[in-house]
Amino acid sequence: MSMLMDSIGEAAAFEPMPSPKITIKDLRFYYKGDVAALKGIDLELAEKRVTAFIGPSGCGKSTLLRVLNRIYDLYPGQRATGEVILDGRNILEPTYDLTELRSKVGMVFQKPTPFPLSIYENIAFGIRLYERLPKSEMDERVEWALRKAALWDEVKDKLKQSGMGLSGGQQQRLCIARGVAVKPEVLLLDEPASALDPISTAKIEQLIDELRADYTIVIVTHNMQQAVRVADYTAFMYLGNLVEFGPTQKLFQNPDQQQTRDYVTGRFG
Ligand SMILES: Nc1ncnc2c1ncn2[C@@H]1O[C@H](COP(=O)(O)OP(=O)(O)OP(=O)(O)O)[C@@H](O)[C@H]1O
Repeated sequence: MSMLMDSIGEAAAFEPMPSPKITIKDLRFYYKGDVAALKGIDLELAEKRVTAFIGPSGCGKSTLLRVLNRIYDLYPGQRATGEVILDGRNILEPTYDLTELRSKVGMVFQKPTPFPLSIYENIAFGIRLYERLPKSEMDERVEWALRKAALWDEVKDKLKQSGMGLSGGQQQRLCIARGVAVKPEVLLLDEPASALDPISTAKIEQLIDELRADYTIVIVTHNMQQAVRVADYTAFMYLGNLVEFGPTQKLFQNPDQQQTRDYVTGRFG
């Protein structure tokens, strides 16, 4: 474990926490009624760093991620209280423009979800929701996004073919390309590699490593080794609470809480 951490965790362990891109204050979330799935979360997500959410099944990792782009708004009855401040503004305010939010905060889901469209259109479709680009600029943007997602070389000769015809790993990179194509500032990844083979997983992790220079990335993962490999900071959650947050290396090697220690050493969960 320690060798794995040399490259990633080390920098974060010694740097002062960079300024937060997102500040979460006393966040509570309810799927229905008064049962809270998140019970008062306070957390800062550092700008242009990777933060991982870890914890046993049902602890609220995906719920917390889904609040960050208000995707829960699509489901009547679900509600959040508290504050999620992105660049100085609380995104939970009903007046916050959702189109603007979704252009700033992109999301990639656990299962690859390409549209039943060509590879090119999978990317262009999302861009058109926010921008009108002339054809030549659209072509450039599509290529740029596919290159960012390390997929260009594999698909450049078949852009008109269906995105559904790609392998699972390629589909997931296509979804990441779709996510970055609109140039968001924050990228939310919900277990992006859990449905993938080890080689595709390694490609996704390498991609995250490259994207960290330009984006604030938040990743939910079940895989603790993955958190160690990709995340500068890690948040450990349990039963809707944030138990501990810190530089990944510290959280895994020298956590403050016994509960964290038990989890990261595999004693429960
Ligand atoms: N659609 C829903 N309706 C009602 N309760 C839900 C819904 N989705 C999740 N929950 C509940 O909210 C809590 C947190 O779930 P969440 O999916 O965020 O956990 P998680 O940590 O992401 O779990 P996993 O690792 O299994 O994906 C759980 O108690 C879960 O049962």
